Amino acid sequence: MASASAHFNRAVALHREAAAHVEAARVEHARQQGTAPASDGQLATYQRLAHELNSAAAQITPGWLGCPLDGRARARKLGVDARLGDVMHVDAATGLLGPRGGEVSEFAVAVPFLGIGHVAVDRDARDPRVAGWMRGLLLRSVAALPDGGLRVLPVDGATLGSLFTPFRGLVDAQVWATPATTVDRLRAVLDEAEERVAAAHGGIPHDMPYLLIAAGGLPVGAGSTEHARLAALAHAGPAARVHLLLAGYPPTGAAGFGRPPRLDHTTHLAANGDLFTVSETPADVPLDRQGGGLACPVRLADPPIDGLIEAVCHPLANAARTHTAVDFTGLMPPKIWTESSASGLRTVVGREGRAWCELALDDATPHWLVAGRTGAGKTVFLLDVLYGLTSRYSPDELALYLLDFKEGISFAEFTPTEVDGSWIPHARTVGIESDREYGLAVLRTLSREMSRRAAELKRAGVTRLVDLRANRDDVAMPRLVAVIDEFQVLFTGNDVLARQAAAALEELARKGRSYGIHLILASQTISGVEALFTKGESIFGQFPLRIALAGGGGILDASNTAADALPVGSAVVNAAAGHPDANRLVRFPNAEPAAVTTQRHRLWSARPPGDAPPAVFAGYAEHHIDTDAAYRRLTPNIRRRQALVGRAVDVGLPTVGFGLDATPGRHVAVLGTSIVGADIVHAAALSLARQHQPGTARFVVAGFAAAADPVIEHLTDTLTVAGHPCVGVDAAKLRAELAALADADTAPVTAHTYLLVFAADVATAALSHKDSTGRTGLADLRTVLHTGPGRGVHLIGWWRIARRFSEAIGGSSGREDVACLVALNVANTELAALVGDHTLTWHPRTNRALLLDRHDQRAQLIVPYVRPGRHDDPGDGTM
Ligand SMILES: Nc1ncnc2c1ncn2[C@@H]1O[C@H](COP(=O)(O)OP(=O)(O)OP(=O)(O)O)[C@@H](O)[C@H]1O
Repeated sequence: MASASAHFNRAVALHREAAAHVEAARVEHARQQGTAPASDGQLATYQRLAHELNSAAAQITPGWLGCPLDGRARARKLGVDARLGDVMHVDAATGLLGPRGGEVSEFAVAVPFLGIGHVAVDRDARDPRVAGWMRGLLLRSVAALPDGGLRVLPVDGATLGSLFTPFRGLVDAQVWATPATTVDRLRAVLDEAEERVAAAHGGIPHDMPYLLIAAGGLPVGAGSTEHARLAALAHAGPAARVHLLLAGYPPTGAAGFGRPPRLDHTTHLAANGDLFTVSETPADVPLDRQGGGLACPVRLADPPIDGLIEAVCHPLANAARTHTAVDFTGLMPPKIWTESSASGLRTVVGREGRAWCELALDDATPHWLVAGRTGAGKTVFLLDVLYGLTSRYSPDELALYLLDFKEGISFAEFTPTEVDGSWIPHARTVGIESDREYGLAVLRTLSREMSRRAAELKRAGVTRLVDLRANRDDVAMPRLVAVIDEFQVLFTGNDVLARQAAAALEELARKGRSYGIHLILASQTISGVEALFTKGESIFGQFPLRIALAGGGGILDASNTAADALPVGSAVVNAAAGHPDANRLVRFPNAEPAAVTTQRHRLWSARPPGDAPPAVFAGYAEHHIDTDAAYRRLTPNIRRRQALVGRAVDVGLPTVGFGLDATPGRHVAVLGTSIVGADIVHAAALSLARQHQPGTARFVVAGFAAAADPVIEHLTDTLTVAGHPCVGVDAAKLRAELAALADADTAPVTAHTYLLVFAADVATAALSHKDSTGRTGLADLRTVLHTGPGRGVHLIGWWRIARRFSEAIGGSSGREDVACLVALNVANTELAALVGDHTLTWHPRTNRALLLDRHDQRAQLIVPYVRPGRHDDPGDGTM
C-alpha cells in the first residue's frame, strides 16, 4: 500500500488523458454535427485507457476494496486488504468512457476514503441504486480492514434502518451502533463523533479504529445545526479517524434556507439523469486542473449479491463477541497474590471497547465515588472490583473494611455462611445492614489506624506510605480499602452522629492517601451524593474518580449526561471529577455466582495459617447468649462478676454487660414494653449463674406477665439443672423476701442473692401498700437497692413502664441506687428525664437497646440477647 498515492496519481494522469480524448471527441462530434460515430481509433484509445485505468485502480483497491461483490468474494480473506492509518481507496463507481449514446468503455472509479476523507451522494437510500452502493462500500470497508478496525454509527432517516439490515450481526454484537432514525439519535451520533475528535487533539494511538458515520439519509428534523456539525466533522474528522459516508447529502432544503455547507475532504457524487457525476476527491492531486472532478459520467458501483454481507458479518460478529466479551473470570489474574501495593492498587474492572479497563487506588485517584440507580449493577461492579483486588494482592498487601447500610447481601460474599464456611482473607470487618453507629465505629477504627501509621512514618522520617515501603520490606502495612455502600445513610438525621461521621470521613478522605487508606463510597440516590456535597467541597473534591452507572449521573459534572441511558453492566468512568471530556465507557461483567464461589475458594485456600474470619456485623441478626464465646468462657473463677446483656454495636461486636460487685448501685433495670426485656433478664441471670459455683448463689424469680412465663420457665429449669438454688415467688413472697433482705440483722445474707423480677411494674403497685406496722414493700426495696450490693444482693428487673421504675426507686433521688439501665422501647424524652441527661439521644428500634451505666459514663448501642427465634414471631410484642 506504500505506493497507493503513486498508483492514484497514475490513475489521475490516465484520467486526464482520457478526459482530453473525450473532449477532443466531443469537439469532433460537434463539428460533424453529431453525425459521425466514434472512429475505430477513438474506440481503441478508450479501450486502452479504460484498461489502464482499471489496472491502476486495481493497484489501489486490492482484494475486497475492488473485487466484484459476487459469489467468488466469499472465498476472500478478511481483514488483510487495508491498514489502519493508511489511505484506503475503494471501488465506488463505474466510469463510462466514450461518446454519449455511443459505445463506451467502462473502468473502475476508485475514490480515496478512510484515512483521508469522506464520500457523499446526493440521492438518499430510498433510491435502490444508492442503497446497494452504500452497502457495497460498507462491505468493502468492513471486509478489508483488520478485525476491530472500524466502528460504524449508522443513521437512516430515509429507510428507517432497513438499509443496514444485512449488517444486523455487527449491530447485535455491538461492533456497530444501533441505527439512528430520529434527529435526537442523530445528535447523539454527532456527539460521539465530536467527542472522538475533541479527544484526539492530544494525538491518537496507532491502533485506534475508524469511526464512520454512515447515513442513508438524515432523519426528519435535521436542519442547519446538524448540517453545520457534519461540515465541522468533515473538516476535522480525518485527523481523528472520523469519517462520513452520506447518502442524501446535500439534502434538498426547503426554499428560503441556504444550501447546506459543502463538505471538506469529500468526494461528492451527484445524480445527473440516470448517471452520476463525481467531484474532485480529497487527494492532493486534482482529477481536473480546474476542479471539475471526473470528466465522464459514472454508474454507481453494483450492489453485493444477496447473502454476501451476512456471510462476511457472521464471523466478524462472532470474533467481536469473543474479543469484547467480559466475564468475571476474565478480570481475575492467572496467578493470585503476585502484586505489590507499595505504590497503589490496580485492578481490571471491565472492557473499554476491546481494551481492558484498569482502575487504580493510588495517589492520583485515592478514593472513588460510585453511583447508579437501584438495579444498575452497583453491587456487581463492587464485587468485580473487590475480587479483582483481593486476587491480585495478598492479605499482607491489602485489607478490606466493608460496610453496607442497605438491606441486601452484597458483602455476604466475603463472610462465612451456614452453607459455605469460607471467607475472603482480606476482609477485616464486614457490616451488612449496618447501623450508623457501627459505621462510625468502623470509621474510627480506620482513623486510629491512620494515626498509628502517621506515627510510624514519622519515626521512619518519611511522609508517605509509598516512601516507607520503598525503603523497608519488613513493615506490615497493607493498603486499607473501606467500601461504604449507601454511605449517605451515615449523614441522615443531621445529628451528633452525622456530624461525627462526616468529620471522620473527611479526615480519612483528606489524609488517607498518604497512609494507604482508600475509600470507595457508593450510593443509589442523588440525595446521597448531595448529602456528601453538602459536607463541603473538602470531601467531594477528594474523589477525583467517579464511576457512574445507569442513573448515577449525579456524581458527574452537571453538563455530563453520559450516564443517563446506560444499559446494565456499563459505566462511565471519569477521572476528572466528572468533566464531560474525560468520560470513558466501560463494560463490566456480571458476577456469576459459580465463578465468584470458585474464586472465593481459591483465595480462602491460600489464606495464611491461623487467619481468622472477618468480624461480621449483620444488622438484622439475633444474638443468643448461649452461642456467645465470651459467655461460654465464663467460670466461677472470676474477679468481678458480669451480668451480660448483649453485644455492642461496634467493630468485633464485643460482648457487653454490667459488673455486679459490692459498689452501691450495681443493680440492673431493663425498661420498655418489649418482651425482649424478659430475654435480657434471662441472659443476665444465666451469665451470672456461670460465674458461681453451684450452691453459692440464690436466684429469686418473680414474674408478673404471662408473656414472660416461657422465659421464666426456661430460666428456672436451666438454673436448677446447673445446681443453683432457684425459687419462684409471687408478689406477697417477693415482699417478704425484700423485707428479710432489708433487715440484715434478722436475716444475715449467707449466699449471693439475685432478685430477678419480670414485669416489675406490676410489683411496684403491690409493694406500695403499707403493712400493719405502716411500712411499705417499696421502702424495703429501696433499702435493698441501697445496701444490697455490699451484701451480695442484686436486683435485675424488667419494668415495662419506665415511670413505674422511677416510682419504685423513689424518683430522681433514687437514681444512684440503680446505676445500670438497658432501654428498649422507651421514648427519648422519657429516658432523658429518667436519667437526668437531656443531651441523650435514643431512637428505639427493633433488635437494639441502649445500655447506660452511670458509673462509667457509658451510653452504648447494643444488640440485646434474645431467646432464639424471638424476631421471627411477628406477634411477639417486640418493637
Ligand atoms: N454486567 C452485568 N451483566 C449482566 N447482568 C448484570 C450485570 N451487572 C448486574 N447485572 C444484573 O443486574 C441485576 C442488578 O444488579 P445489582 O444487584 O448489582 O444492582 P444494584 O445496582 O446493586 O441494585 P441494588 O442497589 O438494588 O442492589 C442483577 O440481577 C445482576 O445480576
